[in-house]
Amino acid sequence: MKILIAYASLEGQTRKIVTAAARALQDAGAEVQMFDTADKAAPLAFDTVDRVILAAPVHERRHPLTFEVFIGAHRADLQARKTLMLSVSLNAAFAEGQEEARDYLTEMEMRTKFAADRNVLVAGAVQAGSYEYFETQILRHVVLRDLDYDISDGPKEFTDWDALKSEVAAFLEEPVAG
Ligand SMILES: Cc1cc2nc3c(=O)[nH]c(=O)nc-3n(C[C@H](O)[C@H](O)[C@H](O)COP(=O)(O)O)c2cc1C
Repeated sequence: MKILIAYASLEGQTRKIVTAAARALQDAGAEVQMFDTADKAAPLAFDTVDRVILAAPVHERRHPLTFEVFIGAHRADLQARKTLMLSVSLNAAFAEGQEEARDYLTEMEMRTKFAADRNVLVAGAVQAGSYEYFETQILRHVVLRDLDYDISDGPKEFTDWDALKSEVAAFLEEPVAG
């Protein structure tokens, strides 16, 4: 089975997540093609693709524009295949952030007029120390405001790698029909 992983990543955590997903798929015998939606020059053919994993982070309540444009441009190709969406955010790391993390996805579905067959809210990472002043302020006062983590605690990876691999395996094992 050939799986296309189309992703965006602004700071590297989603790239790390799709790299782990690709390894898990390859270990299970699948063929994987990676496509960075920011790389508009790269060739992309859907003909031989059986299933698609979409993955993108949330920055200021939205998934990257290049990613939404990719979905809009390939909506018919995506609808014709089984799809899994990995939405990466910090809210996904906290019980009290689940509703907001789900809202980011719903808003993207409304804008792109596309909803994946399966959706997983994946916890991202805080790269404290590498942010500009503006980014630090957004994280501290907007994103992490009501969440149980302070950016001055330093960098932290919230991603649950075992849970991610289980989700990817479940997607691969879904029956072809239905
Ligand atoms: C400037 C900025 C804005 C962010 N906005 C949000 C947000 O609105 N909601 C959220 O849950 N996470 C937010 N995050 C957290 C990112 O989703 C998280 O750091 C993720 O791991 C980034 O993935 P990437 O490294 O692939 O870009 C934000 C991060 C930054 C730096």
